[in-house]
Amino acid sequence: MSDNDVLVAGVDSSTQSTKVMVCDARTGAVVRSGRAEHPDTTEVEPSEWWSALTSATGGILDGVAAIGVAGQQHGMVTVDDRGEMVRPALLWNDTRSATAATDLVDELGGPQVWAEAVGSVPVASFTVTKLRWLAENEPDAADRVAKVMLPHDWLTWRLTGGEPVTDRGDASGTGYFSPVKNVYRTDLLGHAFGGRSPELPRVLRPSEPAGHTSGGILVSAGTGDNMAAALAINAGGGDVVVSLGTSGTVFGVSESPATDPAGIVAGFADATGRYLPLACTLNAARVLTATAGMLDVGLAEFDRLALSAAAGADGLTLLPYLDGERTPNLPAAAGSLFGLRRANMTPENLARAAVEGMLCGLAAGLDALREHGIMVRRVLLIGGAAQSESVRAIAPIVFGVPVSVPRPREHVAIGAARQAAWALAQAPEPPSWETEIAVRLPAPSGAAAEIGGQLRARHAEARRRVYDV
Ligand SMILES: Nc1ncnc2c1ncn2[C@@H]1O[C@H](COP(=O)(O)OP(=O)(O)O)[C@@H](O)[C@H]1O
Ligand SMILES: O=C(CO)[C@@H](O)[C@H](O)COP(=O)(O)O
Repeated sequence: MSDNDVLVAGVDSSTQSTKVMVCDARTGAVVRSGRAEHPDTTEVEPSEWWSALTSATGGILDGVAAIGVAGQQHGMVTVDDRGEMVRPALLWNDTRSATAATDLVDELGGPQVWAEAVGSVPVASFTVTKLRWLAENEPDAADRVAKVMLPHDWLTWRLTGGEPVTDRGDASGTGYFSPVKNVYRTDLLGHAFGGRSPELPRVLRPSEPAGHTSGGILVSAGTGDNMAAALAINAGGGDVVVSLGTSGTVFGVSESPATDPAGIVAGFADATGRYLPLACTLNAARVLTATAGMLDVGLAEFDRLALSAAAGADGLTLLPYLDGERTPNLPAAAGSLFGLRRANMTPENLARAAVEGMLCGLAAGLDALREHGIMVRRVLLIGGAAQSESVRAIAPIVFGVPVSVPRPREHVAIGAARQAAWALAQAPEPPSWETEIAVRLPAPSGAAAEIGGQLRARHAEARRRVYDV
């Protein structure tokens, strides 16, 4: 790197941790990085995210000209008229607002009306349902809410000290923003929040700066974590991204909006002015870590076990709804294991069933994206569990298409950095950063392709038997 090179930083404030990548603004090459953990709860004081951001950026922002924040989507951050927190934030994976979601969908015309109004049929993850829960369960707190923000909005606000702002991508996950008309649906928000009308962040254009830090670093609009990952990877036609973090997400970039009254595909906006149809499960990497914990092995040994079992885990099928589920919408569900026999009840088969079960849920999302016009030529695998050897080996079998794993691994933070570089350059398009592919796995053929189809069918049959969906 020469003295003339400009540096930009990207922050990924996701469910489990904050990661920061400092990149060369011209090439995207990572020059420094930082990380700090978050509490393992679904209700979090936003000051914890600020501490993590401060700690993860500590000592690595020297020479940085611009910074962007990407955050876990949907979380409800409530601020009073003095700028203080009204209550801890409720995260996307907090399911207490499931009944509020059902009520809202019923009261305001049903799933089709919601999908057309805001791109998605709200489930417990969406901010609008959390506000409804707050209005019904903590009305005094609801009365004190002056501003509602998303996690990335709040962190951006703290960085600039200016007016609250957001972007179209993250706003599209609130349930009170139309990604087609690019306006807030304050009528839906007002209905959900008992007639209250809190201030909402101004929606910036994709490359519009949010302001500056007190140290003079330009701050970009920021976005949701999945939108930032899409920006980092530059997913093109035929590319579908599968992210395996706390959530499992499957998404593609599209020029046209998705409207899915079945509620499987959320019709989000992306961070560039286009759309990001996406299906999200509540149970991804933690299915593997919880299974490894139960087997009392580390992740490397877990991979070895899963890979030493035959495809299909000798008949074991895991529905991995360990924290409830969002797609399908089963917030009160628990996990179920089918097909146990004395002969197949081995750690190897259990590890394999965990990987297959997690991936089969996402394969159903992939099929739903296809039904909404997304072409699937290859899957780009990202997120913490994309590092797993067993996931890499089993993903092509379950998805039935080639799978690539891009490098380096923190795509959300890199996407936020790319947005920061774009805001700094004020160019019509984001800077062209290359995505290097670390691993390319071919589509399965012959018997492996057949097994993939059988696995998906077995998973769907188990789901229908228990939950009738
Ligand atoms: N090799 C691996 N195998 C399985 N899971 C892994 C592996 N490496 C990391 N993980 C898991 O990935 C998760 C973190 O992924 P990440 O995408 O950072 O999550 P989030 O964005 O939700 O905070 C953790 O649960 C971690 O245990
Ligand atoms: O709710 C969604 C997408 O709609 C989740 O994808 C969150 O955005 C959290 O992401 P991770 O922390 O699991 O990466």
